[in-house]
Amino acid sequence: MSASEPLFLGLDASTQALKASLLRSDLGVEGEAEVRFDRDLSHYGTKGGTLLGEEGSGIVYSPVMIVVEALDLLMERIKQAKWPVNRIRGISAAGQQHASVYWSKEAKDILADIKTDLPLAQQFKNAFSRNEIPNWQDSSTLKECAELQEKIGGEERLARITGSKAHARFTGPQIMRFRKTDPKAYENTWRISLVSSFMTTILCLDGEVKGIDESDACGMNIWDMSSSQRGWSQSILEIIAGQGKEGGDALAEKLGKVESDGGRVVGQVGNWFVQRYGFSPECVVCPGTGDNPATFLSFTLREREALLSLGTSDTVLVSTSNYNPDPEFHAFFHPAQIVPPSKDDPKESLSSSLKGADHPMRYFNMLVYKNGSLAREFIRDQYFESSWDLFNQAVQTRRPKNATNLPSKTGFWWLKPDIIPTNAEGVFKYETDRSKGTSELVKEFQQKDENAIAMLESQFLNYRSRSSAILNDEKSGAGNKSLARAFATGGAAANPVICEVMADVLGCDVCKPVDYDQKTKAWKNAHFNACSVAAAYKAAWSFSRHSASSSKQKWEEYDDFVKQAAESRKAKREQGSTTNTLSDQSNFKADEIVEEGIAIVARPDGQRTQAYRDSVEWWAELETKALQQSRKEAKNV
Ligand SMILES: Nc1ncnc2c1ncn2[C@@H]1O[C@H](COP(=O)(O)OP(=O)(O)O)[C@@H](O)[C@H]1O
Ligand SMILES: O=C(CO)[C@@H](O)[C@H](O)COP(=O)(O)O
Repeated sequence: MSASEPLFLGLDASTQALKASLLRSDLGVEGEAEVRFDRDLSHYGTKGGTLLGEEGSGIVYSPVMIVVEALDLLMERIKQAKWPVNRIRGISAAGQQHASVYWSKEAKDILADIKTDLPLAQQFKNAFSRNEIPNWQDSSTLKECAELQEKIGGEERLARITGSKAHARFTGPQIMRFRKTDPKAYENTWRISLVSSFMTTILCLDGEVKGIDESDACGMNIWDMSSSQRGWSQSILEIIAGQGKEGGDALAEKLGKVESDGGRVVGQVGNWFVQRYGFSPECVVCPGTGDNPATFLSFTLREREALLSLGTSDTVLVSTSNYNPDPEFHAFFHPAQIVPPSKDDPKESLSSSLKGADHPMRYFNMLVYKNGSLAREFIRDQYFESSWDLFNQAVQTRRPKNATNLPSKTGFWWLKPDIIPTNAEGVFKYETDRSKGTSELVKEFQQKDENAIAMLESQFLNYRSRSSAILNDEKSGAGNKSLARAFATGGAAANPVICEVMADVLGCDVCKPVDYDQKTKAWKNAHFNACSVAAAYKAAWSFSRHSASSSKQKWEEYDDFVKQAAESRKAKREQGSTTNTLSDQSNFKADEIVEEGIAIVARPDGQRTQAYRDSVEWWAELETKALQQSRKEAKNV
């Protein structure tokens, strides 16, 4: 890398940590740093990055100052690591979705007068009208969700307008509850940000609260995605805040404008970063987005491709060119789409006008499961001495042997009330006698080591059947389209056996990012944080468009930009090698590298995939039974 090459920084303000990735202009990863909340800022007393309200209240939150203090600490760590921050030309942030930050009226003056000789935490103490950021795991707003849905005309209608039915963690119901429970603090709220736009504001520190990114706005239950004049839905604003000047209109002002071009430059990095840490004043900042939309940008997904992010929660992100809202999942605008100026009015762009009804829009659909790693860890700890190796061994011995060897045991581990199916709670295991066609609810499987395979199959059959429903654009899941390829990220994607079961059940290749090691001339698994890496991709795309000389470059599509960067990495790699680059020491064989930096880590076994294809209906029927059982038990409590 040349000493003058521009660099790009991506931040990820997630539930448990603030992470940073530093990238070159060819989008190769140079370094990573992080601040883990529980470990590094233990004086806040968080567990898993959050604090809980009173028992039974469903309240889950994080202290707003933890994020500010984490940024102070992250900057110190970056300084200690001697990152050449003066070469950073673009920054962008990602933040946990739905979570909101409430600025006080004093914040206006604080933001306008940041002292470069003091840490941010010392200056932001009075900047908030609410000390808490409601976390995505919060479920304290069920009443507000019911009220919102009832007043708007049902869950289908709300999903049609905003891309999702009412969800406890979504910002709209959260604001509604805050206004009710603490009207004074609500009144003292100058502006409301999402974590992503809060981060963007802090990166610029130019006196302005930066606009909310449109893809992230889709996770609020307030943004009207359905009409050509996208905007805050007036009727929803009024349900949340009441009618008139002090109600819906005032809330619209608190929420502010929305950035529909995720690559627009919204400011320069703040003087605080320049004076205190040596950033260049030329470094641009583009809108931050939600952690899932950002992670979605770490690959350029084509039709029928999905990203499975197996972190604390599991999320399945499916790229689509249709607006496909459904109460079972979420619809979002693609986080990096641009609408070039129209021929009639070449100066106008969507970023200022929010128009573009005649331009094909891009979307993605998202499925979210609370009981992802949480449930896998539970099985590992309960039956396999907390060892992933023992867990994996059991899976290997219990996988179907051939196409007729259909699974006969499955289960549902809803340890926390889940999002899909809504509020499903409890653990339910079933054994099926295939010869009789009967299934029985059991307390425990005959062989305890069957739990691991039963759980993985159940999770992936779930993702298979619901992603097919998205692809086939109908609720029943009927239709014959299934995923063509899946990309895996997140902690559990490091487990090769989990990836193999995923490939068998989904019936498609599973891919992951890989890095080329010039020393050993081999492709290795890449262990970077997809979310902050993709935030840096977005910053680089923004900078490239911002500094472009031709109009064509200014409107360069995100996917083209990322693919070009991959080409440039490939050219560098090929120049750096004289002989066979994929030597015998490779972790991956040549035919497993499907694109520059992307390898197939698991291929489906035809026989097993057949067995799973024939099991989808069986599994779905048992899920319905388990859900009925869960509702019955909840009533009896
Ligand atoms: N070898 C493994 N097999 C299965 N799961 C794993 C393995 N290693 C880590 N994990 C899971 O990854 C999870 C953390 O993933 P991560 O993507 O870092 O989460 P987040 O971004 O939500 O903080 C942990 O909960 C852990 O259970
Ligand atoms: O609520 C959702 C998505 O709707 C969660 O996926 C959060 O966005 C998770 O954030 P992290 O746990 O990755 O910080």
